[in-house]
Amino acid sequence: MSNIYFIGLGLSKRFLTNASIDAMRKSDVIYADVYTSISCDITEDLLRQLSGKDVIPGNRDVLENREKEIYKLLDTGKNVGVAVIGDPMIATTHVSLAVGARQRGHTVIVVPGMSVHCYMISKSLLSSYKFGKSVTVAFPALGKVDVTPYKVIKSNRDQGLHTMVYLDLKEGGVMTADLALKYLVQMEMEMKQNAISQEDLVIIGERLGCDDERIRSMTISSAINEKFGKPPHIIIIPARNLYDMELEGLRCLI
Ligand SMILES: C[S@@+](CC[C@H](N)C(=O)[O-])C[C@H]1O[C@@H](n2cnc3c(N)ncnc32)[C@H](O)[C@@H]1O
Repeated sequence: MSNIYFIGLGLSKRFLTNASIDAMRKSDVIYADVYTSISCDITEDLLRQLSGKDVIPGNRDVLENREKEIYKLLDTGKNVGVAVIGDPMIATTHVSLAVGARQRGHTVIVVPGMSVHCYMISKSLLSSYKFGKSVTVAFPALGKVDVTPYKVIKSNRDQGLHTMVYLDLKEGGVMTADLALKYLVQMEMEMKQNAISQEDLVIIGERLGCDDERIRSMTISSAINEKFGKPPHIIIIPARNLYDMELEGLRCLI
């Protein structure tokens, strides 16, 4: 029986924990998840230096479609680490690998990391109790824009809840906050359910956890015309019934 460690690396070098470094050192082989998130300064080389172990770049194909390769390592007595930017189980797809390993009799150990989800809630000063379902704005597929984010925002807003909006990451393409907001405005034009208005406030986080991070609150119309810094970016679409203290909190953002 071997161990499979799901290791949260946090958003950047300074959020690496002793627990995450220990887990990497206990692994014989480390797969670095290089497709569910990106960091400004955590690289495969850094993971190699910190762990002294083999680090294999794990894309969607390796970690989701070729799980057998990982089970085989576990079955031959190797401990495997899956190192993930942020938290390994928040807004990622690693549960099926954990379940598969457990079903084969291996031990699943999750090492939480500082997630962009918690980081953004904390930095926004909004009430953490008022977050509804999260959603991702995806690049159009075959020219069609997926309106799921619009429906989720509408449903959250109907219940007085905020929405955390992740932005699509694709090989060779990272969605920016201004583009995602343009898609949401386009969805409003199609769906006409008053879930999004150009005058609505949004909170935008850029490069969180990095030296050049910014968290700003502005209207959707100004955000669409804004030039944002390098990705990754994330957006909160707040509820329309903000508490007075939340409104005051937003004024504290730079
Ligand atoms: C699918 S989520 C994965 C979250 C990760 N598992 C975690 O716990 O942090 C990835 C998305 O979160 C956002 N994101 C991740 N890191 C970020 C950062 N440092 N600054 C701003 N947005 C970030 C981007 O929209 C990115 O496409």
